[in-house]
Amino acid sequence: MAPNKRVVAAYRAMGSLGIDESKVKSALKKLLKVFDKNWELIEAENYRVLADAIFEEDDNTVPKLKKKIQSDDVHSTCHSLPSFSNNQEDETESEEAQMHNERAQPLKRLRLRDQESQPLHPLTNSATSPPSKRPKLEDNALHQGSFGKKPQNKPESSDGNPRIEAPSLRLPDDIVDKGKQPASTQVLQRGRKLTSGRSSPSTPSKEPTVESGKFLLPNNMMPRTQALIIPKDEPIDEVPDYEMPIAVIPPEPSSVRDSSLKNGVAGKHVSHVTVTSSECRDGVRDEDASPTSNEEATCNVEIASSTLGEVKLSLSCSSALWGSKFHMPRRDEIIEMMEEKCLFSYKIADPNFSVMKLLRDLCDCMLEFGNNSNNDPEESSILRSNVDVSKESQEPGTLDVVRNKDLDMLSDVSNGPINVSPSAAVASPQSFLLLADLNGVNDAVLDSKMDQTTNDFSQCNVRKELECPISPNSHSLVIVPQDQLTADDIRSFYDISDLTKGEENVEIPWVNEYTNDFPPSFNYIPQNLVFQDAYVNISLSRVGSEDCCSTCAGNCVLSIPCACANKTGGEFAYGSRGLLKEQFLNSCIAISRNPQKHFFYCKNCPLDRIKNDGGLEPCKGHLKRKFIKECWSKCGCGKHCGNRVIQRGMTCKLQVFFTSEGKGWGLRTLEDLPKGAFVCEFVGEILSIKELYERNMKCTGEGKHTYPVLLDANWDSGHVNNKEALCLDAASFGNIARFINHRCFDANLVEIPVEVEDPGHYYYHFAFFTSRKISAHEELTWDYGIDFDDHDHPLKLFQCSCGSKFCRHMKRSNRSNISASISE
Ligand SMILES: C[S@@+](CC[C@H](N)C(=O)[O-])C[C@H]1O[C@@H](n2cnc3c(N)ncnc32)[C@H](O)[C@@H]1O
Repeated sequence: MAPNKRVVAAYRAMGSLGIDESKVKSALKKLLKVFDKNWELIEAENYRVLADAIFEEDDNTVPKLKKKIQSDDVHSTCHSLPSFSNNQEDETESEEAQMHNERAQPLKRLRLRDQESQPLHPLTNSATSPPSKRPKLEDNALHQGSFGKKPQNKPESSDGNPRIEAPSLRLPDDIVDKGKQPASTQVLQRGRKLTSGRSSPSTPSKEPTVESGKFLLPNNMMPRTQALIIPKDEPIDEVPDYEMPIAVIPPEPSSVRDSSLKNGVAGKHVSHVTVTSSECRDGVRDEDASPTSNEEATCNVEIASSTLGEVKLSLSCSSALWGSKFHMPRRDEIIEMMEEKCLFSYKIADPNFSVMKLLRDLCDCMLEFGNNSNNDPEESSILRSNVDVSKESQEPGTLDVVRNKDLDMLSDVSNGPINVSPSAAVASPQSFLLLADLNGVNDAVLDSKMDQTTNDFSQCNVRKELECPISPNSHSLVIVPQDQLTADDIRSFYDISDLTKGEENVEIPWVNEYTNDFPPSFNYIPQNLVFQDAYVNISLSRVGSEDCCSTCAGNCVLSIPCACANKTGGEFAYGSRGLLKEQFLNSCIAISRNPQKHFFYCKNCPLDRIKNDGGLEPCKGHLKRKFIKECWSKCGCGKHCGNRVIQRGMTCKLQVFFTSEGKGWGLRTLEDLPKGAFVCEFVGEILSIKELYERNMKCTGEGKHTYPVLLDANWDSGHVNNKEALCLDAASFGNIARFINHRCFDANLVEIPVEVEDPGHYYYHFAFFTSRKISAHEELTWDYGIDFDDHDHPLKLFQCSCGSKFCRHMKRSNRSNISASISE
């Protein structure tokens, strides 16, 4: 009887996974019965079900199975093949017989020859197939000991199971792009410890475990083929016992090069040394220290250092030991407690001592030591090694130390990174720019917080990396030849902790949790600046006595309303706490939300005039807005007067971030904001409408633009000449408001014109106030007032993804869909 091709193929597939032939038959037989001989099901996903069944049998009925296989082996030699029969049993028997036959043939193992080109293991899970708990092994090198030596004996696990010999599989270069990535074997080691039921404590494993005091193999000593792959959506708490070098394997350089930074910049990787908490006390490696497994599971200190001069310290705690009330402590709390510990436990009484300084010194030592040793000449060309101590973003609670010698930033923002400038200035060739990940540990911890069902922080960490191998939050440090960076990139890098470049009262950091893009480059200006032709007539002589309160003193808001309150109906727009009064604010919101009711139409619209089309089109209308009038230089009050809010500048803690909804960058608050609070002004170049028109003509379509703001609130006052018809353009020069995205109708900011210097309202400030309470981390939005139906709009309109249920663009799409379906 000719061998059943399907049986042969099944054997081959299992053989290629290193599964012993003796195990295949029994499982295959069972499956044929269970699946009623439906080979498709068995063959699906490269015999995944079969492999799983074999593993199951291995786990549950090893002795029994062993016996059975042995007896089958004996039996098979004298088994006579049954004749063809329609009887199902017989058919099964027949196939069984073929199995025996097939097994008897010299089955040449393919060793995944044809799978080498496939990045995925044949057992890789998919949503449709039965889940396998077993992580997949990809590499026979896993059996090799440290430094790539193959162990002499085939090791047995403590439960007596024969080890599964993993076939040789070289990882394709693009493996990381397929959702997999080399993972820390340390994690696996921990994972195994957590599956306590699998190995008997009385039969200690012979394999090398991650003992305390053992340094791990630096990644650059790991042959590439020794990587262990964990499918991203598989739990990693049940790991077969494999003898393997324990090392943290960072992503392959190719993965970084392929997809991380713009400009196709080549990446370099750090070598990691991972030690458990008890080992790294005082930075001394203690070979003999043997913390309990509990300790190992509890805390972990990772020191990542590259041969290129970066040092990164990560402290992590296992979530397995978190109580139900666990909360991530604040950075300050940890530091404070640590300093107390240093004082009382270690008797460090020096008033100059601080934990931050200690961490900084650690980096200094690394740098000093590194620079004194005979290192690769490439190392000496390192320009930067950033020290970014204790970054606190949305999820405070970790310390992240990365050193950069050349960044001379000294700042302390409660919601941003604390950058500690190094004590020693380093003169080095300016040939490289090191981009250090400033987020890594925080985000890993964030991830572990979110996933408390997994018992180990590192698991989450690894999973995070697997999900997004090129995540900006990965541990990678990337050396970028400076000549490959654009000036914009370099500028953005410098501005990482403060996009305002120190121009505002507050620092405004940026973060990109999704891509490797930098924020767009622009010149930060805290106040509007005239570009060229715009006529901004700011002169004291224009401010009449009715426009100022020269006799006031102190804080006008606390006294009886002065002349400056006249323009807001005899009452100040601001209350005593600096917030807009409810009534005033509500009427401004109403105007923004129902603009049609408040439109005026100019007889001779500047917008139409500049088009040089002879004013063929009538004015499309401008919004008549309510003004806030602030006290100014001619007033008698002081700078701290309650009626000078926007002129004192921004005070909110804000952050520029990359949005997840395809809106590009956005602005969010890092603190709760009350209703009626001033957030920021829209600042840009002051252009005449004519200049704007000319700019728009030059920069057609996809050009660099933000939506300019028309200062058209007084265009109903009579004839407004071209140079007095103004607008603000923040595309090249602007402030943080250029990042505020649009939201239809129910935006959380409302824009209000503010008169400060110009009582004529040709020029005024365009300020954003909160239209409601806003919670920390909410994106700030305002309604650009865009008419998505306006096909004449000078700028290319975007596809709105504001998410508002009142979205005008969505309505428009719906409308077109509806009309399309009607016309069909
Ligand atoms: C003033 S900028 C805002 C900042 C901008 N997101 C960025 O990345 O620089 C306006 C641009 O942001 C994008 N944008 C703003 N609001 C949006 C929305 N609701 N949906 C989609 N894109 C939006 C559009 O590309 C628009 O041209």
